[in-house]
Amino acid sequence: MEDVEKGNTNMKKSSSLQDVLGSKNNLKADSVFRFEDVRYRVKTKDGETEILHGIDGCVRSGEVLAILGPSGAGKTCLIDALTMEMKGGDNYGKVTLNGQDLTRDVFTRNCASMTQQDNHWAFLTCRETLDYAADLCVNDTEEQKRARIDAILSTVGLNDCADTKVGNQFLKGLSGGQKRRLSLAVSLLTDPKVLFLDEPTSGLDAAAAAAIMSFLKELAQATNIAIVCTIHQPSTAVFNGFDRVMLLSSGRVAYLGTSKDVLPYFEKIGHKMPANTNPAEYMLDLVNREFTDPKQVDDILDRYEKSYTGLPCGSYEDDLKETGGVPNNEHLGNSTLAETMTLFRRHGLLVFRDPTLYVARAVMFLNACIFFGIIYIKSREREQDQVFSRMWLLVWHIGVPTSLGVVAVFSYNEEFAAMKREIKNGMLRPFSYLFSNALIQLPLMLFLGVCAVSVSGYGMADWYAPHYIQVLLVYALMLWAYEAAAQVFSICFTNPLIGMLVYMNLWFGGFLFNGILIDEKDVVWPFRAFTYVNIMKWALRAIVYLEYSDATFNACTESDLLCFSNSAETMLGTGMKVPGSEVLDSMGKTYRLYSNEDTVAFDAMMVLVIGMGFKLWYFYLFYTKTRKVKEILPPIGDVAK
Ligand SMILES: Nc1ncnc2c1ncn2[C@@H]1O[C@H](COP(=O)(O)OP(=O)(O)OP(=O)(O)O)[C@@H](O)[C@H]1O
Repeated sequence: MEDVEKGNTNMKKSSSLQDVLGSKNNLKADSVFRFEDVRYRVKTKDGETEILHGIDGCVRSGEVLAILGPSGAGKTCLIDALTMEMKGGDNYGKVTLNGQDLTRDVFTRNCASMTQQDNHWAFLTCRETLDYAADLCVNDTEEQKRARIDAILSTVGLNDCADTKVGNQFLKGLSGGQKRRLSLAVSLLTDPKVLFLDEPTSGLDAAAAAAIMSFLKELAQATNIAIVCTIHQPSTAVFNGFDRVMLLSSGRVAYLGTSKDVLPYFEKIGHKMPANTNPAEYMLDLVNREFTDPKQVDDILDRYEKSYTGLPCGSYEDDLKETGGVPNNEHLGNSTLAETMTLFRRHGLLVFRDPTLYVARAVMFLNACIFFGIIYIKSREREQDQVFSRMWLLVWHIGVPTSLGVVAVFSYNEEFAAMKREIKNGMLRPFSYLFSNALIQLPLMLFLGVCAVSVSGYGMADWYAPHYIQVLLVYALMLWAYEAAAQVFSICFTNPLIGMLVYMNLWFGGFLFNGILIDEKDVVWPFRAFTYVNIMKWALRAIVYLEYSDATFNACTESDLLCFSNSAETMLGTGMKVPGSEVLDSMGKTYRLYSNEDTVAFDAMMVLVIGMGFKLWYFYLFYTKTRKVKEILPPIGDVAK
């Protein structure tokens, strides 16, 4: 409720925004967004089903087109089609901005969409969110950018919580309504000509919803933006404020026109609204198949279709003549380097603030490895009996932290949703994110490596200290390769749980076929492929070699169950220390993986090659998925119905 009150009092008239945008926006040509014969078809087991049956509509700069309809009417399908959102079926129709066909580039440079889901960075404040967004995509001077942000913050009524963190289910922050307004603020930064909002009032109470909707109307007029939004049950005052209203039912139009003409139209076709009724509710009830006679609904839809004589706003050829096509968006666009550096700063800050991706993992690495350090504490003695225990401690140090990479699958999946929206709304290029992410990962993998091996390995288990740096580098490389795999699986599947399961399978395959649990020559094809494409195996062999090769072990004694000596000088009774090279050769008799041959460079190369494979796969998926939009196919009319 507090938020609602703030929303009502703080959502100022948009004049401050107009003042800031004025110099450029006054020059902005009027825009006309038009859609004709929009159809949406999905494949079903019985063939093909048409969900939208040829919808027409248009909206001009400064206007709000509100799409209403009972549940299941097709509002979301329509807005998804107009915003080229990826989803199952195919969209057909003619959709134009200023007479030019809507393509991905036209959309990205001139439109912004706000979905029902707010994808924000939970650990940034409102102002930081806007600062970074402006640094990413606005090419004005610093002073102009700050003035623009201040204007937008006060316009959307977020001044009072400018320094509040956005928050999420774990961190208390902005309320639902404030998050919606922040989404709106970010969309406004790119100075769109058309703004799409799917249920901007969802999850808000009546007063907050009314405040948002009347704000949108003022915003459209003050900034000359065309707004298309879907809405559930607006109040009478909000409804009367809409410039154009589209009423949908069963994927067809029941009414399209001004809000003041709605009641006379329905009265003319025999549906007079009773006194003291909310017109929006009345209309929705009239066309709601679930609670009204379906024959009446069909009759209303048929009557509209019969009386329809074309859109009340000319044709797309007129739009082109009138507006001169789609102008360049002067505010938008920075170099890839500038975007990369901004993202590096933003995600660098998030690494420290948001514990989920790295900090929590660092703590888990430390704790898990210390646990194994305690369990295998006797392996710190360089006795013959402890040779295999030392190796098993290394195995756990490699196996357990890499399994925790599963957390990254979940985090990257969430991050991907936010990045996808920013890229689609024209805020940055996909490669800027990929470069900045690659840059951030390098020091972080080293840091995670330090957390994993330092205390438990070199502190508690007395690993061979002169090779600390080499071990750390191989270890960080291994973590990097697993991280790349986690990134692939985070965006391969929409549902992060599937990605997590696939990651765990990869990890389990790595553990099972790393040469310790089963001899690789005993593994049948095609599973034997996993003994080659196995990050863990190559990393383990390199790290074991670095740990053992230059160290020495105590001489064999009568009480030792095993003796890792293979020369007469160090055999039982000589009392000579056993060099690591001999121990490695002896270990090779049990595990084919080990030998006294130095293969560290080769092993590291193998990890690098596998990691690069995952990384390139991830780059490809990220690039194609963030650039992919649902193309609108040419109109098909009623022929294929
Ligand atoms: N891929 C699909 N396959 C089959 N039916 C679909 C598919 N996508 C949407 N529909 C159906 O299309 C109709 C319109 O769905 P849509 O989500 O657009 O409704 P809506 O008006 O936004 O409803 P609500 O207000 O409840 O969100 C629904 O009956 C829905 O079940």
